[in-house]
Amino acid sequence: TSSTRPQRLLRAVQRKATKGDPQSVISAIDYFCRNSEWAMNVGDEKGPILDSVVCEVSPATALELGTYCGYSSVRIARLLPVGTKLITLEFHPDYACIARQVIQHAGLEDKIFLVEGASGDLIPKMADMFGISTFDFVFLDHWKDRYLPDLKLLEECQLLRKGSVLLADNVICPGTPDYLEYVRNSPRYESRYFQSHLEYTKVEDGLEKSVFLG
Ligand SMILES: Cc1cc(-c2n[nH]c(CCNC(=O)c3cc(-c4ccc(F)cc4)cc(O)c3O)n2)ccn1
Ligand SMILES: [Mg+2]
Repeated sequence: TSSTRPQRLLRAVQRKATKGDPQSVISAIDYFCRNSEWAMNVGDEKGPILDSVVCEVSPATALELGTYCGYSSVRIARLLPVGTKLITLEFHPDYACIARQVIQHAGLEDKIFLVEGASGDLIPKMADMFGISTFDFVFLDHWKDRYLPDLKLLEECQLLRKGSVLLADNVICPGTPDYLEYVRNSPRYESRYFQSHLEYTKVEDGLEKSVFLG
C-alpha cells in the first residue's frame, strides 16, 4: 500500500535523527525536503529567523497555528525555557498523528500540547483549556485565508497583551494579502517584514513580525 509524504518524512526522521535530539530531527527533515521530497515546513532559511524571534521574545506561553509534521513545533519548543509550553493547533488528523511522532522523537512531548481541530473553533477555548490569559508569541502557519480572521479572533478573545509578538509565515507565497494590509496599516500593530524564500526553493517569501501595541 502506498505511503503519504508525511509518513515518508517521519520515516526519514526515525531512520536518521537521534532520539531526544531536536537539532538532529530538524536536520533530518531539511535533508529529506532538499534531497527527496519538498514539504511545507518553514525550513532551513526562514527557520533561523523564527528561532531569532523566539529567542528575543522568550515566551512563557506560545501558540502555533498549523502544526503540519511538527517541524516548526520542534524549532520553537527546543528554544523554550523549562516550565513554558507551546500549544499547537492542527486541523488534519493525519498530519497531527505524524507530528506527535516527530515531536516524540525529538523528546519534546512535555513542552508541546498538540490540539486537533480548526483554529476558528479552538481559539475561543484556549483560555479555559490551558488556564492561560494571554499569549506572548503566536506563529501563524495555517490556512492562509485564516490568518486575518484568527488574528481578529485572538483580539476579541483578549488573548493578546501589549507587546505580544505575532510571526506569520508565507506572507508572499502562497500569500496573505488581507492579513498584511491589516497589520501594516493598523495603529494597533508595529509590523516588520523579513525577506526570505519559500522553503527549499528560490521563490520569494518571507515572515511578517507584528507587535501588538494594546
Ligand atoms: C488549526 C488549523 C490548522 C490548519 C492547518 N494545519 N496545517 C495547515 C497547513 C497550512 N500551510 C500551508 O498551506 C502552506 C503551504 C505552502 C505552499 C504550498 C504549495 C505551494 F506551491 C507553495 C507553498 C507553504 C507553506 O509554508 C505553508 O505553511 N493548515 C488549518 C486550519 N486550522
Ligand atoms: Mg508555512
